[in-house]
Amino acid sequence: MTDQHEPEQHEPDDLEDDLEDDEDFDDEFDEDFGALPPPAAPVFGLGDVPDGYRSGFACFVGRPNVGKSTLTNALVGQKIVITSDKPQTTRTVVRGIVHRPDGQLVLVDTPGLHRPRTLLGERLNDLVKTTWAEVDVVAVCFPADEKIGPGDKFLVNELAKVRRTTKIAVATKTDLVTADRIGEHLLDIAELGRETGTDWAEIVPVSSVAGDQIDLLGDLLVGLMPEGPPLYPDGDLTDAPEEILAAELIREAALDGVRDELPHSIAVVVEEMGLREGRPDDKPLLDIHANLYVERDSQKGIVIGKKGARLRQVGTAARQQIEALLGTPVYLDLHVKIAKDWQRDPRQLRKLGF
Ligand SMILES: Nc1nc2c(ncn2[C@@H]2O[C@H](COP(=O)(O)OP(=O)(O)OP(=O)(O)O)[C@@H](O)[C@H]2O)c(=O)[nH]1
Repeated sequence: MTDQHEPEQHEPDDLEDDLEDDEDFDDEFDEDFGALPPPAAPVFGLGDVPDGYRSGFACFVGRPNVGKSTLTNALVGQKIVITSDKPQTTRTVVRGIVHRPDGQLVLVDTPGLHRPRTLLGERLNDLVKTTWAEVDVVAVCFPADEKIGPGDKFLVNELAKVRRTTKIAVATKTDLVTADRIGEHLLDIAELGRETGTDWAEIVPVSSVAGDQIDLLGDLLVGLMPEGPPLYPDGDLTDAPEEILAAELIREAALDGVRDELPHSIAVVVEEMGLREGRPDDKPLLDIHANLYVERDSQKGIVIGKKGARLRQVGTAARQQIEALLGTPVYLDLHVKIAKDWQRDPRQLRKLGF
């Protein structure tokens, strides 16, 4: 972690100045969240790199809510990608890095492909397709508790156009169904492969929640990577900037318990993040100043809650998650602002990092 960040690292397009001048943005509710002691940070050991070591990129794709982010976290062994029960939660490409004695897997988490209704939707779809062509393996996730549907066919047909990339199928959420249903699901996936001209290199049933077959999936994925040295230093779990990870964890906390169109209206930007000066070495404190954007005044009320109760819960939950991830006590300063109809406005999308 760096002590200080250069201003340009967290203020693309002079975000802060723009916001202050912009009457679409408004600021009335601030909340601060204090610090807790840090949990122990995880340690990964790679050792010497043996002959036959493999490394490369894989990405999980699938309809929204099929369990891609949860699977990424299960393989990495730590929460680095936010998950929620609201579809289309994932907006940022965050790479999870799996370190193993025989190889290194860099996992790219993409948004779910869907029929775009907004400019944001179109940009997300473009992002997904670009990623498919760049990775070594694309793993398509099909949740075992749902039948294969038109959305899956659309996606696999689009993926079939990306010829060179190896494709595997993952049957997710197997803990939710019977063995018979898993069997039926695997046959349906094989059939979908035949229909679309997709040659699945593997079809693997897994449960991220029960931890079933996660190691096997890791083995298979590493086996499909090209031979080569590690791509990232030992111990790195993600190359996403810490500001992005913190913003995602705040967004995840804010999504918990909100309904209807509100989940899609929430965006979070970390404006400033750095270790507080003048603290003893053994008692560091990471200051994080973040803005949570919603699209309308009514949404602001929901996010803040009665006398700020909901925002306080969000802040506390987010702070604990960020501390768990970064291993440093955090002081979170969270502000709620309105960015009017930002999902449809190119200028605001750019400001919010899309
Ligand atoms: N029972 C069960 N639930 C799971 C499993 N994997 C994921 N889930 C749940 O399914 C929901 C969606 O999981 P995510 O990992 O956020 O799904 P996603 O595909 O990344 O979703 P998007 O970001 O919207 O594309 C969450 O409520 C998860 O807890 C699993 O193996 N078993």
